[in-house]
Amino acid sequence: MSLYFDAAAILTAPSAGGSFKSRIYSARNLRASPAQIYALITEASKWDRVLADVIEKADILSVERKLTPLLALLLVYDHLLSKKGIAAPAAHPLRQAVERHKVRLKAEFTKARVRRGCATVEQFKTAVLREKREADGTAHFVYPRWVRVNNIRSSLEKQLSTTFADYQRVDTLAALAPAEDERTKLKLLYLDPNIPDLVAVPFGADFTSSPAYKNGEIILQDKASCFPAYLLLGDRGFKDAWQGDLVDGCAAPGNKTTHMASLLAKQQKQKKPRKQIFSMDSSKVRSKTLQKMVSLAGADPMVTVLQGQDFLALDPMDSQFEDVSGLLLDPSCSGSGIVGRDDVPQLTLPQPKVVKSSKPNGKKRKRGAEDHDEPEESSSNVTMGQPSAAPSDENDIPSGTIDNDRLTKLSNLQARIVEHALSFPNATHVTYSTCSIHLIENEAVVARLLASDVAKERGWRLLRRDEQPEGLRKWKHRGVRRDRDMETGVESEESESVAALSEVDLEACLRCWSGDAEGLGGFFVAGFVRDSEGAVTEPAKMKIKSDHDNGNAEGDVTDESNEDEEWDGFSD
Ligand SMILES: C[S@@+](CC[C@H](N)C(=O)[O-])C[C@H]1O[C@@H](n2cnc3c(N)ncnc32)[C@H](O)[C@@H]1O
Repeated sequence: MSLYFDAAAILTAPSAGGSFKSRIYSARNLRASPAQIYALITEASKWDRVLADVIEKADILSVERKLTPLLALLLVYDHLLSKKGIAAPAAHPLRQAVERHKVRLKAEFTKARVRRGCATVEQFKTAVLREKREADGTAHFVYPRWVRVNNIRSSLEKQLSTTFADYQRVDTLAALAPAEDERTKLKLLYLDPNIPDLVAVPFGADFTSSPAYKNGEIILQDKASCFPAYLLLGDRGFKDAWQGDLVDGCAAPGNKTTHMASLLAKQQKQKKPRKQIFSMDSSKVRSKTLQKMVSLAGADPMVTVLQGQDFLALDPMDSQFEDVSGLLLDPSCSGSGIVGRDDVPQLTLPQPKVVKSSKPNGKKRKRGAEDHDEPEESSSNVTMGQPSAAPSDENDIPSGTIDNDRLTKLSNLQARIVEHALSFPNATHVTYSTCSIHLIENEAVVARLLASDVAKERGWRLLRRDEQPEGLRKWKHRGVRRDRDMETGVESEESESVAALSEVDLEACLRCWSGDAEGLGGFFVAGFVRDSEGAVTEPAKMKIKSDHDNGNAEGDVTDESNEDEEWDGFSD
């Protein structure tokens, strides 16, 4: 069974470059043989669309809670297409989870073959490969490799004349997608128009051996992930540089913390850096990566890392936070916006159904109990042993069925975390972001926050589009009132939740979607600002204090907090 877990770990691991094959062969901590893992992934990826469809139609993910979409795809590939079947003992629960549905799976697979007019599996394979090649023609240009220049150690100008000296500038993202045979040879570079110091290069570019990457002069960070720090710190210059302290409350592996530090360094070019950012993560394991990232980026003089610190347990009234004026919150989320990356085969995964039922058989899913042999939260770092976090490291791919109960729990926790941020007495700017596409985790959380007591009492509102930093003002994808139908890209009239936000507030929210020409996954960010700066009003102060004393920032989610400990979303 380790074969499937190892393959899943490889596919979800940080991807800082190198050929896919060499990364498998150089990976540590694998139990199965690299040759077997490589064969499984490459063969399964040829059939991904068909298998995803078969798994969805057989509807096994909503009953087999131990199966993640990725594990299901790999196991069903071996079950249906490899001579020896699933490489695990017959009694293994995951093997049984697939084989219990062998009749449905076989029937759906046969239907898929017949639909394509194929008499044999060989013919079917040829047809499937042709379909995949056609689909790939568009898939590749959409996902370039994004590279952010770190102003603490370098500058865009310096990198353009060193690391990217022999790169040819192109005017569009689409131009980064040359024909398949040229893809890895051409050195093309696109300067991003929305985020300062961000460039895109073809997805196969490898920086692992470049001095700039090893020294932390460049950081591999997705474009969408750069929105929050830029929205918070804006286009300030030397004269109006950010003055107060900053908090990154959910910070590991550290991309947004180091981005904040880079923006500060640029604004304060001449000044001696001072400790200005408190950066924390409740996970001790992930905090170690955070600390490594901060050091690699040269941000130690600016960042205090609070390892294993729960943001909700910070006392906003503590004197060490009295100068905190900006907070960035990027809490755990469903990860539903995450897409595959770079030279790792792009797998189309079966979509878990969003179901209404909450607790199958009355049992709750427990991490560490039921899931003891799933890849560990941190396995992606451990497996590849990269010196810094890569884009795919910020979150994991969704596992299991994302049902409405889970989304509700996540959104409660997200709202609690941001509400806590709004209660810092001298805070004037807060950003909230997720890599989820679900309205309930995004616009609906924002609407709840705007309606909260602390927001009303302290005068928090959204940072309007016309007030946003120039690059983000130009960004055209804005908040939605209803969940989108992902196939048509249109807001669904059937969507159960409707965001109670004004048109101006929807315009203030920024969205990214996968599958369009922007080259990003799904992402959401909104900025909160406070007009009435200064001291907290007395009633608000008392409310904040009593909430804190009760260990609760929002009354109606008290009961959720224990449950949140059991399953708190995708976070690496
Ligand atoms: C989406 S990830 C953050 C990614 C990070 N902002 C970056 O850009 O690299 C969410 C993180 O929040 C952490 N987290 C969740 N709840 C938390 C809490 N109450 N306090 C502190 N950290 C928390 C998780 O451990 C996880 O590492």
